[in-house]
Amino acid sequence: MSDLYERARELDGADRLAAVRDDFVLDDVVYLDGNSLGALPVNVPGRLDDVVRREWGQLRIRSWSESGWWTAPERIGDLIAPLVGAAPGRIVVGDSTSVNVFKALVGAVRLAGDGRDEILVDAATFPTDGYIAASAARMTGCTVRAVAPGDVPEALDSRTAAVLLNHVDYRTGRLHDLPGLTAAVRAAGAVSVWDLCHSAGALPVGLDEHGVDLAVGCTYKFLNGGPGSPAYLYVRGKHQAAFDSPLPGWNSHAEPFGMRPEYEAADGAPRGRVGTPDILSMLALEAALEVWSRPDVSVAAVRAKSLALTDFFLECVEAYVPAGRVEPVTPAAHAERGSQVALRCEDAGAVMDRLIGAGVVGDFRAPDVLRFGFTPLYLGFAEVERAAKVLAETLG
Ligand SMILES: Cc1ncc(COP(=O)(O)O)c(C=O)c1O
Ligand SMILES: Nc1c(O)cccc1C(=O)C[C@H](N)C(=O)O
Repeated sequence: MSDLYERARELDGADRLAAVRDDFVLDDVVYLDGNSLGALPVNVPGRLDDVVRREWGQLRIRSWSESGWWTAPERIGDLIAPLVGAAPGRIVVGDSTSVNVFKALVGAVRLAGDGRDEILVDAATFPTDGYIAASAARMTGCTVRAVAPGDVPEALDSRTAAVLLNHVDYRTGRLHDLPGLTAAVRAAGAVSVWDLCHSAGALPVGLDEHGVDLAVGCTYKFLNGGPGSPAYLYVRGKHQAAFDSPLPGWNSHAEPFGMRPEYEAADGAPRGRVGTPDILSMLALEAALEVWSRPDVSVAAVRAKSLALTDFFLECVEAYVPAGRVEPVTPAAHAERGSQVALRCEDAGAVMDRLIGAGVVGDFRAPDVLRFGFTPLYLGFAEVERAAKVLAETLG
């Protein structure tokens, strides 16, 4: 047995999150794609069965009040809040990330006020954010400029209305400096909007602490909410009363069942709602979030294990994979690393197909990246060692 295999066994033995794996449905596959779709929590099927058969099947319409369906978007927002450093009452769950990017960005431009007509967007952004930003700009009379996150401080000026950034880059796994960039945006009088898809549930975010204005994120990656589970919108406390949603559906009305022709926005987080929530997905997410109430689970413990897993993977890759065959593009510095490792590789698409065939699931991101996501709640060090060994054999 190799030294790394022995080390993996020791690390697994000392891992205080090791028992959490039993809360998820897993098999022999080494699943390194939780940054695209998190694994199924074991309690979700039973909860959904009850929602469908009893709450929908028997209680029917009564469930909107008696089963707490109507208030689920805010209630589940309050479960996500501590994971991203937000006080209760700041987050509402619903719609897709794309839709929430639209609400947040148009809302941000409206908050910025007259005379500011430029939106800065992360030049390497996940595509949907860029597409939505272009449309939000056309609608608000702004122009869009693509800027690398590190160059944002120099790009800010008195024209900047809003700045849309990704906390962790989906392709490279680079963690951007949320506190520093948020402070720079604020100092320039502009409004910050952060996309937390690849950081929430994997590392501390500190939305309230760092003065973030608005944020969005999905729940199907590190929060394990399931395919297409609803996203969320965060609005800073001091902006809640002025937040002017571009999608003021009836669910965001101060008195939705008043059915009045005039619109009057609700106070607080519900102002970010639009239409009828997707209850089945939403309640699956609520069950998935229960894992965070275990006494052994915390964002700090998850972050510590995430860094240990990614460090160990990089070490195993270095030891097993022939020199020069892959090039890590995820930063080595912990302060700049999310919960994934991206390796540049010439024939990455074909390599990933072979890896998946060999029982190690990551994903390929064009043009040349092998992407491996590490979910500390259910991954072990022996699996990480095995993944690196199989990668080396696959690259052979
Ligand atoms: C950073 C980022 N933003 C947005 C999205 C897309 O969100 P949605 O499909 O929920 O609109 C993704 C992934 O799909 C993502 O990685
Ligand atoms: N949302 C996805 C989907 O509906 C199908 C396949 C993949 C996804 C993803 O989440 C992709 C992911 N955001 C990424 O970082 O590449």
